[in-house]
Amino acid sequence: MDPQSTAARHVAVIAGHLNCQSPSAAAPLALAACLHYDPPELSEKPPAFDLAALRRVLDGHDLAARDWLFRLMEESPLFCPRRRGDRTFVAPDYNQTKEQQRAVTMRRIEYLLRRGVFEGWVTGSGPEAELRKLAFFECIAIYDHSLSIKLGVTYFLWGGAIRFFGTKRHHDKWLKATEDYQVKGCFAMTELGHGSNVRGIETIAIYDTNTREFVINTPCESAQKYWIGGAANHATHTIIFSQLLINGTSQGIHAFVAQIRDADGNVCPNVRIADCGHKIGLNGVDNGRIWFDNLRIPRENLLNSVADVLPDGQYVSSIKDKDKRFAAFMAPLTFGRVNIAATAVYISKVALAITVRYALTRRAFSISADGPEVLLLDYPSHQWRILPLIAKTCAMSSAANYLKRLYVKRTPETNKSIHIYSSSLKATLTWHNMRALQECRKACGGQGLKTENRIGILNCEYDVQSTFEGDNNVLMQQLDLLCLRERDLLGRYASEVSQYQAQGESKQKAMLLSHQLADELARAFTERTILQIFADDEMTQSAGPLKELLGLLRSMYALISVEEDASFLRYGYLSLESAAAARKEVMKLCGDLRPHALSVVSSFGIPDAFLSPIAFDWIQANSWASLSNE
Ligand SMILES: Cc1cc2nc3c(=O)[nH]c(=O)nc-3n(C[C@H](O)[C@H](O)[C@H](O)COP(=O)(O)OP(=O)(O)OC[C@H]3O[C@@H](n4cnc5c(N)ncnc54)[C@H](O)[C@@H]3O)c2cc1C
Repeated sequence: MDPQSTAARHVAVIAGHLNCQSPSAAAPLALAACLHYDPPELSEKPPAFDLAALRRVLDGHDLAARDWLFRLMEESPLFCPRRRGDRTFVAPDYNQTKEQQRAVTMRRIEYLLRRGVFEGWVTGSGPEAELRKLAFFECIAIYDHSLSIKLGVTYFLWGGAIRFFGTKRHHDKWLKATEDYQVKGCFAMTELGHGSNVRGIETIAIYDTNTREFVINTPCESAQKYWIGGAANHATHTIIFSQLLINGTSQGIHAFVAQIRDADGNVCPNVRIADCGHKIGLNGVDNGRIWFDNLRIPRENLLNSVADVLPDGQYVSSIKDKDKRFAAFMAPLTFGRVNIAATAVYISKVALAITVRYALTRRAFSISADGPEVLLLDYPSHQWRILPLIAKTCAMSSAANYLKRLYVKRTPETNKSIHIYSSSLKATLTWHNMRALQECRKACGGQGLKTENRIGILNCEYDVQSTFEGDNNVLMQQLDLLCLRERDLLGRYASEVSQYQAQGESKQKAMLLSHQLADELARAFTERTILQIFADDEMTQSAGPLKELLGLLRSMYALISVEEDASFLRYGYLSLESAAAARKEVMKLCGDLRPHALSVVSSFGIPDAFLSPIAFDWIQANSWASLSNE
């Protein structure tokens, strides 16, 4: 053994310990070169395909606009630029109290407002404007989830409700003021006692013919509005979802507008507001609870595109069916789901870009006596953990782009498909994101736990995505999904439901009891959909290295979906031998993808400043000299 080698030095130190020698008594260690950092670009093969072309496929739209917004954030001290080594990173300061995080979120909004980022967000229309808005949202979310949610509540939940449920009088009064952030609206749907089950909400609105006003009440504690983004500190107005009682009969849920704070920020009479408190993430958003005590609002504040109450108290609606009326009121949530699905993919990209860069420069253990330590990404187990996540993220990028295009070109005929796709993709892509964040956090070892390395904190910040705008488990139960189901699982599901019915269960109960098959069916549908959309994107490329790479990613996506889904074995779609062969094939594909890993994550469209120190010279970033920057 070379006495200067790392192994020999380790042996000498351990021998010293065994002989109870103090370090000073042991033979002095020979000086050896410390670990040093080489950018992975120097050691990896040059890209085999055009990185910009892959970025165009993955981002799908508005690349220049995205870069413009990234630059705006990088330029401003409000976005907490921090020096680490010779680089600057931007990320929120999560050490701040929730009050400080809320205040700085507001200052960031004001800065972006002054720079014109929100122009057309409420008053604009057309597919191009909507796609650009979604792109901006993704960039903002890459920086900070609180910032994007705070904006989303006002611009899309409140603004969307005014736009879709309101009519001209509401548009004239509130749309422009919302776009200019003069009116800061929130969206009070959820109650303490009813979240997923919106139909069960208990807030009551009664029309008073004498004064031509609605009187809104929180009749019991479970009816308090809960989790309302913006309500605790800043919102001036709210949409109130309430049961509408006409002559003692409920006409179902309707949306009303109420002012909840005056121009000086004081809470209005007949309204009580409390804070939801500190959360595991999203502390830049002031989620609040609201009670209404005989709050009177003018008749005109009923958002009346779907139904109206005439001055004499007569109820009129163009949609006679109560269920259809309810569905119409859920429309603004669709935008939220589209946005959440697309954002989830970008957060996976941030985590994977950091993790791959780290795994291409971090070494651990030698496999030969005096050989160099092995790069993390050269361990087959590490490849198995990370590379399929890259393939899935790329496939899901295509699916998210498809969903966005479907949404911005919506017509009454496509509304049902949009509902199905947005529900299933929101659930699947956010679950994937949580899994990717968790795996990447662990793949970076202890460094993954440092807040400044982003992955761990993103895990907390984005956990809520599986719950709000439709809980994932509940979304995956949409019965509409059954229209587009996989045939075999559908057959099994139908026969299981019939068996329960034959045993005397109601259809509703029988469907609940068959939830496992329903869940498998929904997953099968979503996975096949994603694969199909990704394959379509691949087909648009002409023959060449990029098309080959997309084919590789597609194969890996397909095989890993099979590998991870126990139902393939459970129902005999695959024999044990074929399952083993699929597993082997994924391992082979990992080997094929390994040389392209850096190139793929470099095409994710995330500027370096939005990654983290461990993605670059993590030794220099953690050096003694760098401490002065912290
Ligand atoms: C940070 C944050 C911000 C939010 N912002 C807003 C806002 O601005 N405005 C607003 O109106 N709301 C907001 N919400 C509320 C959010 O939309 C609800 O939390 C969500 O709808 C879930 O409701 P819940 O919390 O009452 O959970 P529940 O509906 O009680 O669900 C609890 C659990 O039961 C399961 N479950 C429920 N129903 C079924 C079923 N039929 N079958 C099987 N399992 C079921 C769910 O999967 C879940 O695991 C926010 C929530 C959070 C956490």
